[in-house]
Amino acid sequence: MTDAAISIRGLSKIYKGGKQALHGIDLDIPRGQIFGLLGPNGAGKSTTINILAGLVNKSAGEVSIWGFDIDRDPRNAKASIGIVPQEIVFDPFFTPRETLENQAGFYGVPPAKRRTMELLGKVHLTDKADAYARSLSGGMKRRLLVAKAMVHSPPVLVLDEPTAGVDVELRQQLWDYVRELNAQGVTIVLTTHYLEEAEELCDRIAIINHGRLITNEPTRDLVGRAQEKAVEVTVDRDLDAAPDAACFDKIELKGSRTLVITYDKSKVNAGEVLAAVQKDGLGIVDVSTREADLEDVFLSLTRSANG
Ligand SMILES: Nc1ncnc2c1ncn2[C@@H]1O[C@H](COP(=O)(O)OP(=O)(O)OP(=O)(O)O)[C@@H](O)[C@H]1O
Repeated sequence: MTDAAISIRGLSKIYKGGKQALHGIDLDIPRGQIFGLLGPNGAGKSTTINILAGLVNKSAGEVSIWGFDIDRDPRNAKASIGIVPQEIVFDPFFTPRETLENQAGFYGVPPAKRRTMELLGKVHLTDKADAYARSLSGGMKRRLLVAKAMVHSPPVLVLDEPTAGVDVELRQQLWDYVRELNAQGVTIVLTTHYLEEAEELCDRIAIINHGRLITNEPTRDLVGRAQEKAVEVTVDRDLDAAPDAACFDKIELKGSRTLVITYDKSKVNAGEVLAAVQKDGLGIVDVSTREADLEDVFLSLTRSANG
């Protein structure tokens, strides 16, 4: 028995035809978190999620969901998880209300305990309750999928690339709902290609690449590990060329008075960089720094993992 929401040990998957999508993944997803599973295309994210969903059989390893082993206790494991799939699949002739009612029936939720209209309200589809699913926009369909994944009130909700095809406003609403669920105690696992989204939402991030776990750490630490940092410095006079110094990795002159300097923060600090600008008598009028974002970390980590 484990305390993790999801516990994965030695998980491997070899598809028919020989493609090995997962190479012995070990991963614990803590309860109560918003957890991001990131990786480039083909990394093995969907394979992992499909194994959790019971849609793909693993080749080796152990997986438990909310403490229930997916092989020994598949019913409880299934009841503990809701999955929002990447692809939109609905029977086009059912309305959102019917879709949720059918799903609740499928999970054995008795009519008195069903939350159909409450869930439709949460995903802003109340006024579409009786419209045919085929008449919904892409964003509406995706929100209906989220509601559908929650009909049995699972403690873990997994969203596979949930914002693909969802416009900015609806994406925000979707995230508000995800945050609300999380505040109510639901553990959220999401895969996304939008790194800034993972950075904004997730407490913790795991990155997989080529079927291997590259890192699994608090978002804060991951972001802090980006070595490259940029500082924008405005000086007090016009320049013809950017000054040079050993501590700069790169320096560019933007306009005639703004210098964009990139440096390795594991080797020098901002004070040394600014002192190097001032050494020729230049005065500094303004300074702004740009924190490395997840994109930087992600690229450097997946690049080093590629050798
Ligand atoms: N049914 C399948 N049969 C054979 N190979 C597969 C199958 N499904 C996935 N793969 C392969 O397994 C690897 C991992 O794929 P997976 O879909 O898990 O990656 P992903 O990280 O989810 O990527 P994406 O973001 O593109 O969905 C890829 O090389 C893919 O081509």
